[in-house]
Amino acid sequence: MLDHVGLSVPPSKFDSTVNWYLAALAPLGYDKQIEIPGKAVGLGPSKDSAPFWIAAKENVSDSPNLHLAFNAKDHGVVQKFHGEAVKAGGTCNGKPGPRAYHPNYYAAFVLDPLGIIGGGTAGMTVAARLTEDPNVSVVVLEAGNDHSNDTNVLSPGLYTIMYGDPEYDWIYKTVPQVYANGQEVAHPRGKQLGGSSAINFLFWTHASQQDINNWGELGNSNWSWAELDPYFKKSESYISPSVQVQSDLQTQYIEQDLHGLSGPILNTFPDIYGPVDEAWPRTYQKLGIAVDGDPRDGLALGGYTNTINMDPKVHQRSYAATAYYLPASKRPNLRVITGAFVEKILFKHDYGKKGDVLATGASYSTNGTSFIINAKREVILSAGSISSPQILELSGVGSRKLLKQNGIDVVVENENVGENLQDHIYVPIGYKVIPGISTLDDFKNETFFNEAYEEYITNGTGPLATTGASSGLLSCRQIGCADLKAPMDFANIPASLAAQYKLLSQNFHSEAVTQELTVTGGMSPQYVNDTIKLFTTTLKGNFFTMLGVLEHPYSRGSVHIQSSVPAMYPAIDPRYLSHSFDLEVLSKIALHLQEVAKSAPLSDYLQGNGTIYQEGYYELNEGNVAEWIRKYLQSEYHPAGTCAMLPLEKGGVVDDRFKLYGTANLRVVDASIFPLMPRANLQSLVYAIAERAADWIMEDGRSRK
Ligand SMILES: Cc1cc2nc3c(=O)[nH]c(=O)nc-3n(C[C@H](O)[C@H](O)[C@H](O)COP(=O)(O)OP(=O)(O)OC[C@H]3O[C@@H](n4cnc5c(N)ncnc54)[C@H](O)[C@@H]3O)c2cc1C
Repeated sequence: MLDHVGLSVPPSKFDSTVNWYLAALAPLGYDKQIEIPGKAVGLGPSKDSAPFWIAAKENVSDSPNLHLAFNAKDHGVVQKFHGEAVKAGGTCNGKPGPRAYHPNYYAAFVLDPLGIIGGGTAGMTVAARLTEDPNVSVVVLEAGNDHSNDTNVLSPGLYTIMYGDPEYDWIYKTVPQVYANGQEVAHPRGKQLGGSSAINFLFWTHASQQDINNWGELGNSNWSWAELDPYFKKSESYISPSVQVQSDLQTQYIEQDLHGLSGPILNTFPDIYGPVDEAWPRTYQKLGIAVDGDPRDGLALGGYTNTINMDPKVHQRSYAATAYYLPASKRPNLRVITGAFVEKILFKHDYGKKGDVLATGASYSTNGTSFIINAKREVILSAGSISSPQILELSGVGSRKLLKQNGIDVVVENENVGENLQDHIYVPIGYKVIPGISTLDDFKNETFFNEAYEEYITNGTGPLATTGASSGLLSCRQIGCADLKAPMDFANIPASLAAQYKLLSQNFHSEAVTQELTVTGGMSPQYVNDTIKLFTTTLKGNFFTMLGVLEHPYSRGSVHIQSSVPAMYPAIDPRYLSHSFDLEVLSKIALHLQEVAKSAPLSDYLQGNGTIYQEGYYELNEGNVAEWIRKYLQSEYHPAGTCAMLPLEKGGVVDDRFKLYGTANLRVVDASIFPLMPRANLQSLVYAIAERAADWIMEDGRSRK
């Protein structure tokens, strides 16, 4: 007969393990009976009985995979044990109930967890992949709610309805942008399961080979296009459109072999479209700048119809919540807590071979009540490019000066946290369409909108069952600025930034300088700071807006806390246009948009063959374009780079396996780790890095055993 059993854990895990067992075993009457401080405790029901010991020991596995069974007085106690264990961060691995092991065997099972902060695009991808292994237990803390069954999210045509609504959107704004007319620029970010993948425009486009190879060039081992390529495939299920769609939208450029065919995100072409959508690729063809391959290869450039992440059977957005979370949601080893606003990560200071600190969990609040959750193996921070650096700083990771100013104890000093902010910015230009062309402006008519809504709800068809997919990734030569000279003088620029600029400038003429795309409807560019108003116009009539995005910006900004109060938003300062070359390139892009609008067949659908502007816009020329850009530049809502994956001395926050410098078991996995902005929309790259992170977390977990 056994007198007692003992569990040995690394010193770093000692406190959190003891705390968790104390919470879970309290219903069984267990408490701390004997203690050798920092080394061991004996738990048991009375002073004379401490049958369960936890000891701190160097060089033992931190996930020992033990099955420990405790006797309970009755079924009620089993149920209470299960409830408390789950509340303290354990994951249900079998609800309380009878088991057929022997008569009267009534039991409940729990696993201790690995914690993910932020159930967004990257967070849900990692959580779903990790929990494919039933021995890995994951808790996700997400500030927003689950809207995976909500028409506003699922309808491909409704996304702008969510902007400015706190149920879906964090509704951030930048600080006044001194180089851009002092404007505050609105920044919607998804606040719900699936994060920004729940509110984005559904464009599924790709970084270039060079973009990812650059990440390697900057000093990250094992980072190249070839190494990341399988992970793009892993996240995607490409669904070939009908022959009719292929011909109308000229989608024959697709090389199916390049695409994933069995991944979670469904990806296809819109099958509801109008004549302007059909005209788009033909216009680029006529201009001699149609796409010259499948941009999924990371090389092709030119105008084209891109794919969108939509389930074509039901015309619903396919995103991190529907594609990754829902299929995994029934797993007993995945626990997702929504409405959980994470305030900080908890650390244990005095641990580790290299003096690294250890993340032991996180504190969060729900409806004003605070909770602590313990994470046994790792903490993964996936709160996105704005919140991830904010949470790090609130937790004591960042610049010593800034933390001190805000009264926060320094846990890990790193000046790079929150720096290196990059974003895609664009200029819109609006045109009047010819009578008879239906645009999003028709939704201003309440009857039209209500009918469209009814049709979508009832049949999953109609104008809300689709969205635009016209775009193009174009080089300088293709937009007529082959003579532009990229900066080559990097004197007086910090070496880490100079290394980035060198790569950008070296590749300036072979890479995309712009993404050109469209909104089939009017915009109100004067509302730079108000996304609710930006994507509509109060003007009567129907309009068509062309957007020219700057793909590889040189301007760098930052995201930093302004207070130690977690609910206070950080100062977001992208310093748009602070590098003069950005304005130079954007000017060329804006002028090129006007040339496209005047070209057939697109011009056939625009009044005056693409020369009549929506009121408020006017003909841009070399003389007035810069002023106009400063006034009306918009964000494409692609903030990245604020927890950059780089060597520490080159501006890094995480290493090339996403580990936060100075910590033993905390990774950041989201768009904040991009060291250098890629071309195109970001989501396919976020899914790819998250897929890769999940593989590494599993791999590292196995090697620890
Ligand atoms: C309006 C908009 C349109 C876009 N359009 C496109 C497009 O068409 N195509 C494309 O490819 N890309 C697009 N993007 C970009 C792309 O969607 C994002 O880059 C990507 O989804 C970011 O993923 P992430 O995991 O880094 O962050 P998110 O997906 O934003 O995830 C972060 C998660 O963390 C949660 N969180 C934050 N703080 C806390 C906290 N304190 N506690 C708990 N949880 C927290 C958030 O609620 C969120 O769920 C768009 C983005 C936006 C905002």
